Amino acid sequence: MTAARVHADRVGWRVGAVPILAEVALTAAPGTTVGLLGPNGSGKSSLLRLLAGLTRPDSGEVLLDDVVLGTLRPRALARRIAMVAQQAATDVDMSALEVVLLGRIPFRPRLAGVSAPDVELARNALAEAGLAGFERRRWSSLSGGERQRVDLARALVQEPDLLLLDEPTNHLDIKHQLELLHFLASSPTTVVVTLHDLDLAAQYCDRLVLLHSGRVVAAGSPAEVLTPDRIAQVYEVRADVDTTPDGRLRISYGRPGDEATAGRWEKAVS
Ligand SMILES: Nc1ncnc2c1ncn2[C@@H]1O[C@H](COP(=O)(O)OP(=O)(O)OP(=O)(O)O)[C@@H](O)[C@H]1O
Repeated sequence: MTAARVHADRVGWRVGAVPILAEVALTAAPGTTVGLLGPNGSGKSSLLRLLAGLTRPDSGEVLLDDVVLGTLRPRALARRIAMVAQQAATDVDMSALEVVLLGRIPFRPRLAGVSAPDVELARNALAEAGLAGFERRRWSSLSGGERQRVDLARALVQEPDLLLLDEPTNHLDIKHQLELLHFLASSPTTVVVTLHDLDLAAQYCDRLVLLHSGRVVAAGSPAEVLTPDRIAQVYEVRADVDTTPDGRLRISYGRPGDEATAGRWEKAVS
């Protein structure tokens, strides 16, 4: 895999008259892992779709290595950008291997069949996703977490320069969450990933971008973005942010009604 730089330059996107994203700036340097954070409905999936070229911004533009995304043809885009969406289709009647092989379509000459190297790539990607031996399993028979990992393998066989993932950990048990995030963080490709778990985002992402109501409210290192006051303002929860001896952020949350942190929280959200 190689790595691209992706840059959203003050992008805006609306549905009818309703602004969903406004003046959003985001840069992911080649090879870095950028975590996209924000509460439900803050615009994370919408922004990922703009970065993938699946939706065109109404204002601003997205650049992939300084080329405006909208000028690239779909096949060229599919050769460079892979996206793992939040809800993969549930009604397909294909084997796991066939689903993964979909990722090779952009590289195949038109009308050509599946090649032996493609099958080899697909098998390796399944193994990399921890699903060796699942090649013949029907998609419909897979658990939510297994589907999520097949979908990741489908993205990996695209050998993308930019990998976009929308809550890729939401069906995964903790072992597979940690393995996936470690894999993304050590991957040479550029990654933009939406996450709800702030602790894991802080541990594995080089930079974070925090969205609130379709706008970027903070961007920078995990320590710069994840301050207790900002977590309180954006997520409306009380949080303590500590640094462990090995320099990692650790976030713990106050329970509603918890006296110890209530005063500070009320001050932060008021
Ligand atoms: N096609 C659409 N038509 C109307 N509203 C939309 C459309 N797409 C997104 N929205 C709205 O835009 C807002 C942002 O949605 P989006 O899915 O980007 O949020 P999100 O941050 O990914 O949320 P979540 O954490 O719940 O997945 C939401 O209020 C959503 O209802």
